[in-house]
Amino acid sequence: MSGSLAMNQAWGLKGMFNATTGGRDGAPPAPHRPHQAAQLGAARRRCRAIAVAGGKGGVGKTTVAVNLGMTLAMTGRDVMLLDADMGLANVDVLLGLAPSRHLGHLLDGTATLEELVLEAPHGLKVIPGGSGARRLAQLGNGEHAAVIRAFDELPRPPDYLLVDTAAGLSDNVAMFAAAADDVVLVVCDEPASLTDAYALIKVLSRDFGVRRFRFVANLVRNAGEARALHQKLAKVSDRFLDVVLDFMGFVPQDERLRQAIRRQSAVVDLWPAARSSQAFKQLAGAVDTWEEPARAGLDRIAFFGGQAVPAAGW
Ligand SMILES: Nc1ncnc2c1ncn2[C@@H]1O[C@H](COP(=O)(O)OP(=O)(O)OP(=O)(O)O)[C@@H](O)[C@H]1O
Repeated sequence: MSGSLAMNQAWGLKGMFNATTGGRDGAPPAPHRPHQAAQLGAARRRCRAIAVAGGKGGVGKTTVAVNLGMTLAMTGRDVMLLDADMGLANVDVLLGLAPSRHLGHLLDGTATLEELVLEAPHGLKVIPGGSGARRLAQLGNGEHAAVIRAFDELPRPPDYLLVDTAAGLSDNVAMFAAAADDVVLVVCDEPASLTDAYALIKVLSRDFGVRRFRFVANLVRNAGEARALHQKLAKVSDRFLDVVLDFMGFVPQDERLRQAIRRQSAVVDLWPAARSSQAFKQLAGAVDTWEEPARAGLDRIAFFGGQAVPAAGW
């Protein structure tokens, strides 16, 4: 398998905000169509879990998770967003929600998953992390997979479960990434962001068996920066020969998005025509065409479960 970055041909100026689909293997993937499967009566036994990670803090992981999730919800998908950022769990604050219970109650067994769910606009369902997200630090091997499995076991599993993970590379991020079907890496055009993304890919692929990563380039100021950033990502990609790296698309730096955050809302809800909202629409379109996942993660987590993330060497 080559190490090049799977990309839209027209990724340049014209395609600056074009999301891309498919891996680098060439063959077009069979699209993932949750609702079609439901309509056909096919048994949907589980959700598609997408871990959103980023390495460096402040690159817009939570912003991407919230807006991508809400955009998918706006297109009729059943979406849950788990706030698993044990550093700074603030999805509820971002969306102006007021949780009385949070993830910690689930982990302690004092609340069921259903009891934690908060409704955000457009039917997006949020499982708040709150102070309970810190409890994630106590989870052991395999327990992250069990958290994801709890969503599979809901009477009606969502089409998509987005897991907003913490900044940095902790066992927690690694375990959620390994247990999920997909790993979305949010990056921006800063050396530390690219170095951290490189480190994440290295450790997650080497020690946790993650074989595919999907980049979202956030905070892009102009087409020139987009082009440069893509070239840098392609260079990162060249260094991983046995890992599939897809490029999902760009999200522009957008004042509207900042204003929405100040109003405790998602930009895609307040200003669907904003530049960033359009970008999230394209990203959501890409997600909906991903091929069916193998959920290797649940087995993989058992297989790689004995390993901790090495503190040195990345
Ligand atoms: N596309 C964008 N346009 C403008 N501002 C943005 C954009 N994306 C993110 N931001 C700004 O960056 C800030 C940090 O974003 P966010 O909280 O999503 O980052 P994060 O990676 O989740 O951070 P953490 O490291 O705390 O988990 C936001 O509050 C917002 O002001």
